[in-house]
Amino acid sequence: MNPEPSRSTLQVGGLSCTLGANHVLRKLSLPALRGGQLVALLGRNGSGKSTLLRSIAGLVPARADTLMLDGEDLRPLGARARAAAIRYLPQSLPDFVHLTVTEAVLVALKARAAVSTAAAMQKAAAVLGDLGLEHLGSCFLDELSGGQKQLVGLAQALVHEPAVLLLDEPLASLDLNYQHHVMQMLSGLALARGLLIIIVLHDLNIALRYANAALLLHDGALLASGEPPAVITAPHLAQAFLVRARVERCSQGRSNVFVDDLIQL
Ligand SMILES: Nc1ncnc2c1ncn2[C@@H]1O[C@H](COP(=O)(O)OP(=O)(O)OP(=O)(O)O)[C@@H](O)[C@H]1O
Repeated sequence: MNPEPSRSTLQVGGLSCTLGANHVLRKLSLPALRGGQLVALLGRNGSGKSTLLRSIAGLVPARADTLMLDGEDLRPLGARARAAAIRYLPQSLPDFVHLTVTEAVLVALKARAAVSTAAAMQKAAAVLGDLGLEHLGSCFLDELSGGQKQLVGLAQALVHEPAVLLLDEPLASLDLNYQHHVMQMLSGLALARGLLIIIVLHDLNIALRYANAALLLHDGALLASGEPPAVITAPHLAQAFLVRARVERCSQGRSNVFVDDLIQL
């Protein structure tokens, strides 16, 4: 029998972040998040989702009463030190240089870890296999589609085997098949490796189907948290997204959101 993977705990309390003149996050506290969870981070445009992920990764100046991973205070650590355990995949990736897919994953791994070339090749091949990208290994990055590039970014984050993975809309440019493929893979990885994944999603039906926890942001504060069906409810959707919606079970027993109308203020 495989040993139980070790599970990290991330604690966030009283987190505030001001960018320019915008008070983006206001004393935000989250329930303790554990390894093994696939957490959907939800909220309308501008509600503070990316800023929350970037604050945890140490990429924006933020103040917090508590910001801890496994009892270690993250606040004194800069982004580089936090990156040993916490990987952040941004919404849009920087322009890639002229490398093949395999080289890009190897470069990402070797930039951070002292690892032999043989071991690095093995890790890169495994992660590309997990993502169904093995056929693209020798393609150059500048020959890939937007969605394929996004997947390479995900491979670069995964190859580090972090304790916490922060994903900012990784499904945004993926086709229907790849959206479900990636979510199945992430849900399997969270469970098998005890990885904590926080993923920004705009597709609430994907969140209902794959996430085992959800955080709903509204104006830089937490409006609701818990199991996705307890968070994705008609009253919460009305408040957070200004839509009149129903959440109904389909013939397969899965919950789906149907939007009937917009709420005019
Ligand atoms: N560098 C910045 N300077 C000033 N304000 C900023 C900066 N970056 C973000 N903001 C503001 O912070 C707020 C939250 O932005 P953020 O990107 O965190 O939202 P989001 O929920 O991720 O949105 P989306 O779903 O559109 O990606 C927005 O009002 C945005 O204009």
